[in-house]
Amino acid sequence: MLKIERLYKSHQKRPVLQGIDLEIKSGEIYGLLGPNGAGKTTLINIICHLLNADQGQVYIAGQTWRPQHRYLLGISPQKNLLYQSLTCGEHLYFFGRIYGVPERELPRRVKQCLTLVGLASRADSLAENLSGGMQKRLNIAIALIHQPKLLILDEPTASLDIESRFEVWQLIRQCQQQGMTLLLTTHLLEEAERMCDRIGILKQGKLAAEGSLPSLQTLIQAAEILSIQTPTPKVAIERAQSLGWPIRYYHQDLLFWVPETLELNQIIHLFAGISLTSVARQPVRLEHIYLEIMHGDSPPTKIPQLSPGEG
Ligand SMILES: Nc1ncnc2c1ncn2[C@@H]1O[C@H](COP(=O)(O)OP(=O)(O)OP(=O)(O)O)[C@@H](O)[C@H]1O
Repeated sequence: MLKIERLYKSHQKRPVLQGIDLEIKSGEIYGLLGPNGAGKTTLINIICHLLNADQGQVYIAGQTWRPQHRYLLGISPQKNLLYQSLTCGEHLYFFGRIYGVPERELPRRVKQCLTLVGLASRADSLAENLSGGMQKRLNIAIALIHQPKLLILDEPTASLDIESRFEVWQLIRQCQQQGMTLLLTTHLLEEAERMCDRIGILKQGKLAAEGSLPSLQTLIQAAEILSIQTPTPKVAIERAQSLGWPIRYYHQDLLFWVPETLELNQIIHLFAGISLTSVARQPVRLEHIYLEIMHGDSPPTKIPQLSPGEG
């Protein structure tokens, strides 16, 4: 559905995208992750032809950009673009006409889109009277009015409460079930884990890793992750080192990559003589993969120094 080849883009001589290759298959949900400023929105803007790339190619449905591709793409931008004094229905009529939806088709399409996003009963409500979650869903309905094949959602659930987030997630699934391909950006790793068939992680303008969650999990050579709280981290780290376990210390979280699944009593036995406040075993999650890609084995927080009386 979408193919990007060797894409480069600089903003004011500052490289933002540095050779992106990416392919999104028809019917899949692809999640793009990366820290603030990684270039996610820039990439979306290039796909939508709102920005020109310095180099590289974007193919939509196998073709380089053509004006009719506008009708294949639907975009819901990061910031909702709504007219506060228009109702939900008026928004959809307005954007439907901009996209050239035939006038006789419009009433049915508007109703269909409002129903899909759960706003059928709010057709006559002004945008300014909608909650944040409803405004986001209206924005997605606008992106759907011309029945796009590829729906692009830039941070669709940013700043939404958990209930609204679930509603948007359900809506994304419904769009996929209706045959759409979806590209979404997010900072919520849980969202990417739950929703995306494949995930790409942008780092310093490059796609540092890409794949399904199970394939990304193979980047971490661990059967599980052990998170430990202890008043004597240095000693616990020395013990893990003696066991040959890779160690990560992210902010206040001390993590060990455990190469095999152990019983809790085996773990406690291995840490015998060390005071442990808590021990938590976790499967390898996207959070661990993301942190590893961003920081590798030079973690953002230094491994603690030996405290007096420790060791
Ligand atoms: N029009 C512009 N002119 C100059 N610099 C820009 C412009 N648009 C974006 N940038 C810069 O390009 C970089 C990438 O921005 P972009 O918005 O694509 O990142 P992002 O990954 O979407 O970030 P966020 O997660 O915060 O939305 C940033 O450093 C940003 O300041």
